[in-house]
Amino acid sequence: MTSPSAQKLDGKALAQSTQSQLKQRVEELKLKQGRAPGLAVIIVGDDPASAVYVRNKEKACEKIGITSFGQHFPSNTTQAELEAKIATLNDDSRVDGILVQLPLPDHLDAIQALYKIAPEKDVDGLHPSNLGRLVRGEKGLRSCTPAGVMRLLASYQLSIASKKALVIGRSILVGKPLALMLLEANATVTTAHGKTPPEQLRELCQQADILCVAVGKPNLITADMVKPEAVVIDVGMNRIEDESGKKRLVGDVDFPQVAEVASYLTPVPGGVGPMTVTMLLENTVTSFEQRFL
Ligand SMILES: Nc1nc(=O)c2c([nH]1)NC[C@@H]1CN(c3ccc(C(=O)N[C@@H](CCC(=O)O)C(=O)O)cc3)C=[N+]21
Repeated sequence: MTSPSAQKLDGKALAQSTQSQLKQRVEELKLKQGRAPGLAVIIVGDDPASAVYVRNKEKACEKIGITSFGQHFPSNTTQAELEAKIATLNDDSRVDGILVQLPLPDHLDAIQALYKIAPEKDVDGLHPSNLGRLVRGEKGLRSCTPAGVMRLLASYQLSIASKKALVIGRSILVGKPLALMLLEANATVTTAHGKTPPEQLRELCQQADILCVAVGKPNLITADMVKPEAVVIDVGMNRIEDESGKKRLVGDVDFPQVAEVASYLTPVPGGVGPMTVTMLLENTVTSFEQRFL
């Protein structure tokens, strides 16, 4: 008997088709409003991984016609300088979206900085007002990574209602908002995290119809932990060196093993990552439309 093999949830392909639709929306907006939507990404310090993400975001903006206002600050930037920059961008009419790349250097208070972003420009959906709207089920800007996961599930017409969903991770960037979005889609949602005992985690995983992993540990999820035919979403991003010393990007899921058990599985790279960037672009376009149309 040949072993079953999961279908790949192709985030890269969905990102490309979604971005070409966004490109058309941007062109129409330019005609109507006389300018393109604008996105400002603030990055502080020289974390090389962050620099790569920010460059990807800028390239994606360029591709679909969004103007980017990159703001690179040295690692010794003060909280006051950071907040002053945010205030300037809040008042800049060319800027529709503001994103503060996380994590910030240790001496800076990310939560305080996020409070300063005008909620209608908060394309990351991390301002308390947008997070509060999500909790209450109101419309608002939604965090990009969880929104990307939901879009990916929808595009493959995977049903969520009445399914047992497990989210591993409770960050404000991914785990918490993702659990809320799955709840909104009527899944029965459980959240596990760093203080969940390993045996409990294993049991919860084995029961999950939809397993979302956002931890940052390569091979955390092995085949024996996955329910047969489960949908597995790997939000992990780990840069590792393989046996031959080559650097590569892997998620939190043992992909080849789990592919034999799951029904659908996101690859890393090419899964959730490209959808995150796409939702950021979409939020920027939406923010522009909501403020001017
Ligand atoms: N305020 C804030 N908002 C974020 O959304 C945010 C952040 N901070 N800090 C860092 C994380 C990480 N993140 C990624 C986005 C795209 C890829 C991505 O495009 N990944 C590609 C591969 C990239 C590569 O090869 O290096 C892929 O998975 O196929 C990855 C990671 C957004 N983040």
